[in-house]
Amino acid sequence: MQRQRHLVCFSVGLSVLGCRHRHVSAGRYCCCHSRGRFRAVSTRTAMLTGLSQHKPLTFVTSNEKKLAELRAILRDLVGMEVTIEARHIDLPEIQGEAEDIAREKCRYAARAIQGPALVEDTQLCYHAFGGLPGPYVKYFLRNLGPEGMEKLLAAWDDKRATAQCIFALAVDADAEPHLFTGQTLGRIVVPRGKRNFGWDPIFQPDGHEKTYAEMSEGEKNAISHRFRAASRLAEFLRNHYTTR
Ligand SMILES: O=c1[nH]c(=O)c2ncn([C@@H]3O[C@H](COP(=O)(O)OP(=O)(O)OP(=O)(O)O)[C@@H](O)[C@H]3O)c2[nH]1
Ligand SMILES: [Mg+2]
Repeated sequence: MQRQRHLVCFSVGLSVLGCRHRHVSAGRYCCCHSRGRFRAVSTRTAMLTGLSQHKPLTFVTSNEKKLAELRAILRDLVGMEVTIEARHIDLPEIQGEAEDIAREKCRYAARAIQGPALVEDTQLCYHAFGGLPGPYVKYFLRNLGPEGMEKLLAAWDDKRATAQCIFALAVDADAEPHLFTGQTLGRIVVPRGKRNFGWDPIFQPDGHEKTYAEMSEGEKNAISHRFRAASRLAEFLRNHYTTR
């Protein structure tokens, strides 16, 4: 653990990752997290645990919807816009356990970027199928569509499913990834709602009358698997990059 003077924005540690405006000096102002409104920045002592301070965090994904949801969730969690650079690199996805897939994606991304990298892998796990399609849901969705994915369960009474999101964060090119997992329990239903994101129309979270696809952005982001995983990620960043 390194103790050093470091310029940070006013937000909770995420700014150490996100703020690229390192030209600002003590007592000056930076607008990067405040949508154009200038906010005070102060110099404080930060405890940093290995993250490359001078490189922004890059979220490597091919999925625009994931990126949009993460941005919205972090904005709500920290109360302001968080700068995350996005890169589309075709990441290899191994076969195996979801955690291993996320870890390996992250190692590959961090090496490709030569710096801090964040990746995400999402699974939809049918309880009746022992967790399948799980990390392979993309291929089921591509070939069957939401209708076909609902029909898969026709012969089963158990319609329960778990939506799971795993963020993997490598704090530098060669660092071992940290994992942050979030789950939302629900059931698979006949498709209802918007058709702009994957299997959202067939996933109805427990305790709700709407599918993800029938919910507003805010409603989904308050209870989703991605929100729960992102909350853990934000907590980690706060704990490790909190200013002292
Ligand atoms: O209805 C949905 N609600 C969600 O909240 C959600 N999150 C992901 N997905 C879909 O599930 C598969 C995951 O595969 P996945 O994790 O490999 O993602 P991806 O390949 O699209 O992007 P990435 O791997 O480049 O980040 C892909 O088909 C995604 O479109 C979702 N569908
Ligand atoms: Mg993928």
